[in-house]
Amino acid sequence: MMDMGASSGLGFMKMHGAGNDFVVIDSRGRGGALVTAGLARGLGDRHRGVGFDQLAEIRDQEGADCALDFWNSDGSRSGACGNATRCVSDYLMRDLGRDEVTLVTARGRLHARRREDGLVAVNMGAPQLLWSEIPLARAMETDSLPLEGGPSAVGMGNPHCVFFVDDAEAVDLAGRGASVETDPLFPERTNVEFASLIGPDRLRLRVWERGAGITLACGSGACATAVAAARRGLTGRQVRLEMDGGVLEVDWRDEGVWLSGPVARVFEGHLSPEMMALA
Ligand SMILES: N[C@@H](CCC[C@H](N)C(=O)O)C(=O)O
Repeated sequence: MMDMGASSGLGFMKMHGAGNDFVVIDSRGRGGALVTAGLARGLGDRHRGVGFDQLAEIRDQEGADCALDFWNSDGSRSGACGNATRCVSDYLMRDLGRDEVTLVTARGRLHARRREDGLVAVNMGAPQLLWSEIPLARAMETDSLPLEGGPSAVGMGNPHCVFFVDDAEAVDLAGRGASVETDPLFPERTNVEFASLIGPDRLRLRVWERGAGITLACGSGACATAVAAARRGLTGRQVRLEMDGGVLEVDWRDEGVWLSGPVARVFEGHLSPEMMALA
């Protein structure tokens, strides 16, 4: 179990899944949640804090191995984070000496397991198909993006707007991502995906995350993209998604969308009293 070092400040771990990076705080046994929007923003600052795409806080939960909350680096909350769920599952499985765990998130109860090849897999649940083809062409009509009927909106416990384009490398990810994230079509903002087909079951995927900007990978984004691709008949239901930080695998089954990939633990530390004062 993580050394919470009560005398030397609150402990944390830095982890990542295919380069999607996280600070993990284990608040079990501390009487409830400790993280606030101010602490998340302060810690998320890559110059003055630790830096992360998301912060995951582990809490006690009766009837499950833990509860899990997610914060973006801008201090906003997210209902789902596939890669952080996989990272925390790896930490819990090692801690408990098991190969399976159950976590409760805003999304509901999620089951995770270690595969024989060492990858960590989580069932992210059923996708919510919000719109299959959004009339977002109006928001994008001034540029040359081939929209092919408009993007797909898919909920995985958080919102995703997925564009299929000929060449994901050619997209101005920062410019397009930021403008779609805040389009009035999405009152709670949205994560934004640009995907190109590179094989019958292979997609190149670049992601602009709500509340975090460009990230090297995004688990729920990979799930949303795979679901949208299968719905459009571009791929089957088992897809490899090649992202800037590595490869994620998605398998859309009757019982839910399974997300698999690598996880890594990077370092542990303790927060200073100055940082804790932001909470
Ligand atoms: N990196 C995540 C998704 C993070 C949540 C997102 N930025 C939001 O606000 O919904 C993943 O691996 O799923």
